[in-house]
Amino acid sequence: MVTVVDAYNFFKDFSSPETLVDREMTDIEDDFRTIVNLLTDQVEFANVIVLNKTDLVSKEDLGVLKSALKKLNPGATIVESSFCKVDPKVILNTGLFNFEKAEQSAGWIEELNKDKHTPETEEYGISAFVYRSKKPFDAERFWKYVSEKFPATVIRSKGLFWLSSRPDQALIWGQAGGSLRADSAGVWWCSMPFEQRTKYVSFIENQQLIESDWDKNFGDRKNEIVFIGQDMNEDIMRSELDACLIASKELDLDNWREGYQDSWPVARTQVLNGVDIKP
Ligand SMILES: Nc1nc2c(ncn2[C@@H]2O[C@H](COP(=O)(O)OP(=O)(O)OP(=O)(O)O)[C@@H](O)[C@H]2O)c(=O)[nH]1
Repeated sequence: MVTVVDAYNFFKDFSSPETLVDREMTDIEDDFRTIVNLLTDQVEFANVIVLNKTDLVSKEDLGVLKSALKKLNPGATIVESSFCKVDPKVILNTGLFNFEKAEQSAGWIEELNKDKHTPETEEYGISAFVYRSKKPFDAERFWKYVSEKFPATVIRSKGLFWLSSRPDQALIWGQAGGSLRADSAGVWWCSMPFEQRTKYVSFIENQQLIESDWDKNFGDRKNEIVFIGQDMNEDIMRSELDACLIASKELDLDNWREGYQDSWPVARTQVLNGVDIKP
């Protein structure tokens, strides 16, 4: 799959709050995707990225953009062009497309799968790190962080998280530019009895992997979010995220599994007789 990136407008579009509806780019009813969602999907899924209008940007801006694209999709071939003059061999009959591979090609997935975070040479300050913890985020503190203090240096962040207010629910964090979203990813395996888990093919197929990361208190619940950005201050971000976690003394040891009300605008998911239900 070939994606053409407009080098001149990329960062402007990336920070734009506009939706596809605003730009009359969709006929789908209730399509509330933002331009930045579409841009990110197309960049992360591509095998070949044609970086066009390079004549309109400085060498420095082009360098930043290329480094950012490489972090968003490390496996893609990036071809620079002006007026889309590219060698047809680079984009036609390349035989590169493979759906399973494309699904896994996003830089954030690659970052998650790395054994250890080995410091790399940062080009133009573009870097990535994974924030991991077993303890949940305190619902109010993490809400305040993402809605009021989320660093503008982060270009893309994505991963799983959980909130002290919703112990059964796995949540997905997804941010690209100015578009921040949290969605339900269903329930954690540990929120149902073992017999119930074994009725799911996805559990049986991945049982070893799931159990290898099992915590004695929290089971498979975890926060695991990849951050990709420019000039991010990793140490400060890590300590700000740590400060959003529930403190051990705040965890009511008898009652933490019950949860409580919070202001996150995501429908709750609970487990009922082995079926995920959305009340
Ligand atoms: N300088 C320069 N101008 C270009 C280049 N490619 C396209 N343009 C011009 O940019 C203008 C808009 O063209 P595009 O951005 O390709 O058009 P588009 O993507 O169909 O239009 P939008 O959906 O509005 O972005 C036209 O006047 C093109 O001639 C390029 O590489 N360099």
